[in-house]
Amino acid sequence: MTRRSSGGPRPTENRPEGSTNDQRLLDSRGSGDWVHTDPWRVLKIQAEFVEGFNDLAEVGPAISVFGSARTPVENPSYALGEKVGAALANAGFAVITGGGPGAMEAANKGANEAGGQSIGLGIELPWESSLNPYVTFGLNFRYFFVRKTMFVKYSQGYVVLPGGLGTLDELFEAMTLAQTQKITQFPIVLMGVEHWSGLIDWMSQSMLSDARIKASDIEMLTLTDDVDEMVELMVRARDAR
Ligand SMILES: C/C(=C\CNc1ncnc2c1ncn2[C@@H]1O[C@H](COP(=O)(O)O)[C@@H](O)[C@H]1O)CO
Repeated sequence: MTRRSSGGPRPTENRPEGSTNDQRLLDSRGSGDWVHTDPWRVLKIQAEFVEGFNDLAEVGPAISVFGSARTPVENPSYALGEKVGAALANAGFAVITGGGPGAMEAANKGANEAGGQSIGLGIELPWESSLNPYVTFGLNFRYFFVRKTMFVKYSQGYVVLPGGLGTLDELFEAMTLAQTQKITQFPIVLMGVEHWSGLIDWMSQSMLSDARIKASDIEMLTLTDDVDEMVELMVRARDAR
C-alpha cells in the first residue's frame, strides 16, 4: 500500500472557514440554507462509504489503536503507543489509527518503524490538520460517523491508550455495539492502568451496582500495562476466528 496524499477530502479545501462537513450536516443552528442541500449531502456520505470500503477491503488482520491527540512526545504514554504499534506490527497486524498527532502518531510510528502497515483514518476538523508522517496508507474522512464505521469494520480488536473525549467515544461505541450484538465481541484492551482504573472502578461501583450494566459488559475490557499480554490476547483472538 502506498500513502495516498491526493485522494479524499482535503481538510480545509473549498469550504467556509472554520466550518466542517460534519457541522453543516448536524448543526441545526444558524442559516437554514444547508437544510435544503442535505438530500444531496447523502451522495457525499455515500461516496465516502464506497471509497472507504473499497480502499480498506484488502487490509489483512488489523487492530485499531486509539488515544489522546494531545499526548506529547515526551509523555510516557507516547512511548507506550510506540511499543504497542511495534508489537502489533511484529505480530503481523496492520495498525489503524485516527492518523492524527499524539498517541495516534506514536502507534503509527511504532508500526511503521517495525516495518508494518501503518494506516491513518484522518478526519476533517475546523482547523488545519494532516496525517502524521508515520502513516503509510491514509484516508481522510469528512464525516465522523463514516470514519467510525471503518474502525469497527476493519479491526479485529481495539487498543485504547490514555485519552480524552474522542478516545472515550471510540471505546464506548465499540462496547455498545458488542453489548447490543451489532458486532461480534472482540478484544478491547485499555493500556495504562493508572489512567483507566478510575473509570473501571466507577463503572463497577456506580453503573454495575445500579444494574445499569452487567458484569459481562465490564468483562469486555482488559486493563493492563503489559504490551505482551495485549498482543497475546489479539493473537489468540485472531487464531480463534
Ligand atoms: C487536538 C489536535 C488535533 C486533533 N486531531 C485529530 N486527528 C485525528 N483524529 C482525532 C483528532 N482528535 C481526535 N481524534 C479522534 O479521537 C481520538 C482522540 O481524541 P481525544 O479527545 O484526544 O482523546 C483519536 O483516537 C481519534 O480517532 C491538535 O493537535
